[in-house]
Amino acid sequence: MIQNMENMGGDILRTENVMKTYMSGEIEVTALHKINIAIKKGEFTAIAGPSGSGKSTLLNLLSGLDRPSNGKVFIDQRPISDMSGNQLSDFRRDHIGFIFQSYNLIPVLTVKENIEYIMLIQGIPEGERAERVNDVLKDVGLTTMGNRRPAQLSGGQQQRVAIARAVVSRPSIILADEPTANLDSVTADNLIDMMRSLNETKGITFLFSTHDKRIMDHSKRLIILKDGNIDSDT
Ligand SMILES: Nc1ncnc2c1ncn2[C@@H]1O[C@H](COP(=O)(O)OP(=O)(O)OP(=O)(O)O)[C@@H](O)[C@H]1O
Repeated sequence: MIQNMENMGGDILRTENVMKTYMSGEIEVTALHKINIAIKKGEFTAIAGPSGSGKSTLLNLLSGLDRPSNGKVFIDQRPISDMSGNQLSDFRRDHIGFIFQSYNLIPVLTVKENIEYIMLIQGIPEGERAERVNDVLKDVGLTTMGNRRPAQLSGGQQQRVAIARAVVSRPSIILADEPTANLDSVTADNLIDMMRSLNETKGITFLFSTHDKRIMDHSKRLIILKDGNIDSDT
């Protein structure tokens, strides 16, 4: 595969012996043992595994929401696990797009405003913001919904807005924690097809955690965790 021919410098995301332990009362629980993974541009990868295998813990470390007990996480060659709080929040805003299980849209903002928000903070000029919002609304099939508020949309539509918001600022990677968990199977299927199409046509890199067999089936690469270790990577 082309991926394997590139050197390590081409990785968008890489972990180096990442470990996470939690204290549960007096007992130390190792949620992740030395995890080493590397993600290249254009991947569409799912992380799956049984309940308690460490998926959420890993996603939280990769997205900088939590810090490893040991080891390092690199995004765009930068060690996010060593960054200070402010550095990390600026870095996350510019390099990572997030999609959450529960959509996390801002309820008082319209669809367009939700999508525009990060670009506003990034100082992108108004004309370019408007153009990008219109383009991405087309990509996610919501051109007629731009002036609605999240509460006026179905769950599937809200998740499309969340996808639009995640991709519009052109981050290096989209991290998605169980993105279809709250959706019925038809809506989930449509959403996965849409993300896969963004991956195919625009080369957008996605990394999911999931229980959803359909996401696993649609992935180009599937990493299975078991008891905090990588059980398989295919
Ligand atoms: N804050 C915490 N304190 C103590 N132990 C924790 C904490 N968070 C997770 N764990 C433990 O770490 C392990 C991995 O949990 P994690 O939530 O990452 O698994 P998961 O694969 O995402 O599970 P699920 O599919 O049920 O969401 C489990 O043994 C869990 O009990």
